[in-house]
This record gives sequence, structure tokens and C-alpha cells, in this order.
Amino acid sequence: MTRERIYLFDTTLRDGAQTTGVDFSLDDKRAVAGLLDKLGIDYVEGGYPGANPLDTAFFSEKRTKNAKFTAFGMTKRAGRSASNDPGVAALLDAQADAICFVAKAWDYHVHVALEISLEDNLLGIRESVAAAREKGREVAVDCEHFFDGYKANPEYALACAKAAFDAGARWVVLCDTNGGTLPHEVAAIVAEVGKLVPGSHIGIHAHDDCGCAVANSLAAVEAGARQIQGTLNGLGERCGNANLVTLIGALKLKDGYAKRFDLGVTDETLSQLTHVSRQVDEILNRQPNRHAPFVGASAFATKAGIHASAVLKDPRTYEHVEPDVVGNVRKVLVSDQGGQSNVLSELKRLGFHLEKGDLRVSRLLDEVKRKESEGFAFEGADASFFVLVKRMLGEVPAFFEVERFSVNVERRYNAVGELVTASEAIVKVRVGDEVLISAAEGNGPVNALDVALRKDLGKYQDLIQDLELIDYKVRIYQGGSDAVTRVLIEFEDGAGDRWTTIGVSPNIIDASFQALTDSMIYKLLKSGASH
Ligand SMILES: CC(=O)SCCNC(=O)CCNC(=O)[C@H](O)C(C)(C)COP(=O)(O)OP(=O)(O)OC[C@H]1O[C@@H](n2cnc3c(N)ncnc32)[C@H](O)[C@@H]1OP(=O)(O)O
Ligand SMILES: CC(=O)C(=O)O
Repeated sequence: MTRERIYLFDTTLRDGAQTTGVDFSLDDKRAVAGLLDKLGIDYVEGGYPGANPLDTAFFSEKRTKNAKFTAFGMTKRAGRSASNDPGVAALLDAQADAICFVAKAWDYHVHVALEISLEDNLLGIRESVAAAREKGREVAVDCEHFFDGYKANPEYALACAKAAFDAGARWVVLCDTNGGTLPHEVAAIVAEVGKLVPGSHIGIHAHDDCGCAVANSLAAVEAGARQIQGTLNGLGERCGNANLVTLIGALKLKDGYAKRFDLGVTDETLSQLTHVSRQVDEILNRQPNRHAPFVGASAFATKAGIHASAVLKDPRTYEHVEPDVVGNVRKVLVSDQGGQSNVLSELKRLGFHLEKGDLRVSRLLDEVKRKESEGFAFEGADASFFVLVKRMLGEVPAFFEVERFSVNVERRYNAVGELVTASEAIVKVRVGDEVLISAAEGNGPVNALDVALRKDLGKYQDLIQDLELIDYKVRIYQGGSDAVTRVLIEFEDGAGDRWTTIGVSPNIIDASFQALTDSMIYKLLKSGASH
């Protein structure tokens, strides 16, 4: 069977920039374009030259090596020629391989938003496409609101698509701009367009307002479309766009597609998918979605005991694809939902050699379940689990003992009426026969406690010197008067290793203290320190 090509068109840097809370700098844009280029995306839409200085600057040079670098903008305004339209001029001036025009395809929008005649809108499409073709650019036309427009006035929506194609657009992209269309409607409407415009020239641009953007994109492919527009991690206006990361996973790995279609994304670059997805979140300072298909930290994490038992026998029992093909990893979590298989798997990963049936394994499982009922959650605190196992095995030396600590938090106005906040901590630790007292100030009580605790650990001081507190998370575990605070603290050491510990207490400082001391003990164990 000959395989057809599906072209991927990324609009992270344009529609993705329309996401609430997302602001790309020029460097961010460069970095994202580089990631997309390496991944094998066919078109990288870099933004809207002329709309703002940053996007105009981004188009001062071509930013991709392999992908077609694409400039986005609207068709010419009515009442002037394309050559006299500053918006079209900015697009033609851009150092881009391709231009993607947005054009109205819903008669209602032409009347209400543009306030022009239906014929003038068609003229705008034709003349804008022709102007770009004359300058040697490849052209795509995003037919805005195509599906809503088709439902309201199919003849006019089709006339817009046909006008774009006849004027020389390589791609006529059908947009579900408001994201309200369902897969069966997309399939039927794309098939109708296919009677006028060959499927090899039809694209789909789906928004996710019904949670159907990926399904709609696949439905369009089934109906003949051969270009898919989307964004990394589903960024985009309102609820976002079709998530290209998910689509790449489906198109590359699902039999129905992988056998029929080729993509620019190779098997090798597919293994970078998780990295690319997380890198974009890193660039944007966003928390990655743990539950993202294919690439989320939980996408191959097994928590339930019955699942874990089967996964350890054969991962295919609960996994639809292998995690490493997309650069992700399998994880079996230890929690109150798990059984001995979960614990054994985690023990093996951490380097402990205990067998199923060993009484220590069931004792450990009982202890995990008991502690989780108090509010602990070990699935996100691997270092605390490690310390717990070592304790159960009697392998934690008495490194140090904290005899007492106190924390003082002050908020006051000074003599000249300025607000002053201060936090101080004092920690008294016994290390062997030595009693050490340290005091420290911090930008908050936990910081002060952390600094005081790590100020002087006597003979262990050198081993904890390189620790850096990376992240601190607090969650109230139960509501009402029984509320307990769960604190998760992430540390990194000089070797670049990161780990997370947990503390639980009705008192936030005490919970933080538990997590801090677990981290010190973990680091000392990791360093091979002895009593
Ligand atoms: C569905 C989408 O996501 S389309 C992409 C939307 N993205 C953006 O809008 C981001 C960048 N946009 C911008 O920076 C600005 O809107 C600009 C620079 C493009 C235009 O700014 P302004 O000239 O101040 O216009 P403004 O944003 O207020 O309104 C848009 C104008 O474009 C017209 N217009 C909208 N779509 C089209 C089109 N496809 N073809 C021709 N004109 C259009 C509107 O009728 C409106 O005209 P009006 O001012 O005569 O009423
Ligand atoms: C073009 C575009 O972003 C849309 O119609 O949603």
C-alpha cells in the first residue's frame, strides 16, 4: 500500500501565543522554533508580522532549517488593493517561506465583524493569495469559522474555500474557530469540501472547546484532509488548539495511521517527543501536565496494585504503547492503592533486593498504607520512601538528633513607618557527643529553619554543603478541624541529583521540618556517610 504524507503545521508561536498567561520573548520563540524544526514539523508558524514589534523582529530572518517558516496575517482589507494594504505588505516583507492568511468563511462574520459585502470578502481572499503567490510564497488560507459557516450557509463557505484554492493556495485550512464542532460533523463537512478541493490540499485547524480538537483533527484526516494544524501541548486561544504532541503519538504509533501515512517526524525524533513537550513548558515556566497522553509523567505510571502486578509480568497488560518510543518512562508507584508488587518494583528500582513473600515487604506495605492514611503521599516523595525503607531495614545510622528548634516570625512597622517582616530560627542538634546550636535568618520561617539546620551539622557539614532547596509545595490534606498540612520539598545537590521528601503535621513548620530532615538523611545515606 502506498503511504500518503500528512503535513504537520505548528502554530504554537501564533495561536499558542494567544493562550492566557503565555508570553513568548524573542529568545523563547527562537528556542521553540528550533525544537519544532528538529522534531520534523513541516510548517512552523512564527507569529503575525506587523502585529507587534516582537513578531516583526522574529521575521527579520528565517528561523528554521527544514520546516517552512510561515508568517500569519489577515487578508487585505476591503476598499484597497493588496499592494496598498500595510498588513499584506508586512507579510510579504517577512523572511518567510510561506504565508498563512486568515479569511472569513462565515457569512454572518463577513456582515457583522468585517461589515463588508460577501463578494468583497471573496475578492480579498483571491487578491491576497495572488499577491503572495506572485512573490513566490507558498500560501495557506485559514478559513476562519468554516464549520459554523458551512452549517449557516454552505454555498458561501464553499465559495471561500474554492476562491482560496483557485487563486493558488496550496492549503485550504478548515478552521473550527469556536471549537464547538463534533467529530461526526467535521468528517461530513470535510468530505463535502473534498468534492471541490482535493484532500491533499485540505487542512484542519481545530480548537478544543468541546475537548474534541484531537478527535476532530483525526476525523478530518479520515475524511481526506492532509494537513493538521495544532500546537505543542495544546496551547491556544481559550481552551487551546489540537495538541500536536498527542496527534504525533497517535499518527506515529497507532496501526490505523502508522501503516497508511508518513510524517516528517521520524522514529528517532519521536523519541524526543517527551523532551520537546516538557521543554516548551520549561521555556514558558508552566507546570507540565502530568496526565498528558504519551508524554505526561503519569502517562505510564501505574498506581493500582492489580495493574502493577500485571505490568511487572508484561507491561502490555496496561500500556497501549511502549513509553521509551516517545522518550517517556514507566513508573510503578507506591501508595495506599498498591500491593506488594508496587512495593517490590520500587524497591528494585531503588536497589533493594527483597523477594515477594518476605515479611519485611508486607510490613513495609502496611507502614506505607498507615502513613498514607495520616496524609503522607509517597508517590511524589521518592527520597522519603527510600529513608522509610532504610529505617525499616535498620540501615539508618543515628547521624544527628534535633533536640529542639524554634522559629520566630515578625511583622511590624519600624520607627519610620515601614513594614518589616523577618523570620529567625534556632536549631539545637546533637551529633554524636557534640551539641551544636545554630541560628539563622531567612526570607520566611521555612527558609530560616532550613538555613539554621544546615548551618552546622558537625562532621557531616561537608556532605550537605552543596544542597539547594529547589521547590516547596504545601497542601492542606483534610478540611475542617482535622486538617493536616502536607509539605513536599525538592532538593538538588552539586552532582545535579534531585529528590523530593515529604512531611505531614497539623503544623506547617513541623511538616516542613520533617521533610527537611528527611532530605538531610537521604543525602547522608546517598553519600555513604556512617555513624
Ligand atoms: C481566529 C484567530 O485566531 S485569527 C488571529 C487573531 N490574532 C490576533 O488578532 C493577534 C494579533 N492581532 C493584532 O495585533 C491586531 O488585531 C492587528 C494588528 C492585527 C489589527 O489591529 P487593528 O488594526 O487595531 O484592528 P483590530 O484588532 O481592532 O480589529 C481587527 C480588524 O481587522 C478586520 N479583520 C479581521 N479579520 C479580517 C480578515 N480576515 N480580513 C480582513 N480584515 C479582517 C476587522 O474587521 C477589524 O477591522 P475594523 O478595525 O475596521 O473593525
Ligand atoms: C485561524 C485560527 O486561528 C482560527 O480560526 O481559529
